[in-house]
Amino acid sequence: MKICGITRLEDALSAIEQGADAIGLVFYAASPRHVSIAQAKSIVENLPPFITTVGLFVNATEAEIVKTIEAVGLNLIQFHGDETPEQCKQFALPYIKAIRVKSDTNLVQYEADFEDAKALLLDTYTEGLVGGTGQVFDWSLIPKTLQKPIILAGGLNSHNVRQAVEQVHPYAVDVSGGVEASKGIKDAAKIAAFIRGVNDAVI
Ligand SMILES: O=C(O)c1ccccc1N[C@@H]1O[C@H](COP(=O)(O)O)[C@@H](O)[C@H]1O
Repeated sequence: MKICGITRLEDALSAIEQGADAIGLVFYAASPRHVSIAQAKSIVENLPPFITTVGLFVNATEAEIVKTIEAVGLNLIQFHGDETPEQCKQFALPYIKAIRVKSDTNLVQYEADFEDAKALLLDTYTEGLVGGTGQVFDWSLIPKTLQKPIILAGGLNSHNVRQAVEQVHPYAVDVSGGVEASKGIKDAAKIAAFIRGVNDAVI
């Protein structure tokens, strides 16, 4: 499970203590959860071992991504914009590709196009917005035949995550807004309830 939009070391440590496998750092200037390279570096340097650090980018330049991954010590890139497969695979790190799902999204085609991706992260399509909207999409739009690991995202919280896991059987879940006290600030009690929801799922 990944807790995304971390801006403070204390939130990262609290999420990890409660069982998070990965933390997400948002390098997208328009996001209220945006972190600077220096902020991200100081969080990553103080994490315990065996935690995956994921850098989230939205249509960033190659130079921006290279500079960030070299400076921060990330493990994985999350592309959350309109990046092409060629753009995604040109970096030294493995990547996951976010797909914003709506009724006519062809996930089978995306899976073929992004064959190098370690996983597809499925988020909700919302007109004019790129992600992190807190909106849920219709999980029945996910074909059961997908072969790649699926990371389910989009409006998850402690109230719906159990049903999400039981219905979709994702490889992992990702949450940002659903475990916040305010934009960019996590709520330890909400993280705990979210993780209980995941662990309670019967699959
Ligand atoms: O978190 C953001 O601000 C953000 C900005 C731009 C693109 C993606 C963003 N977050 C990612 O969106 C999904 C769903 O988030 P939520 O749980 O609905 O708030 C998740 O992968 C976040 O990492």
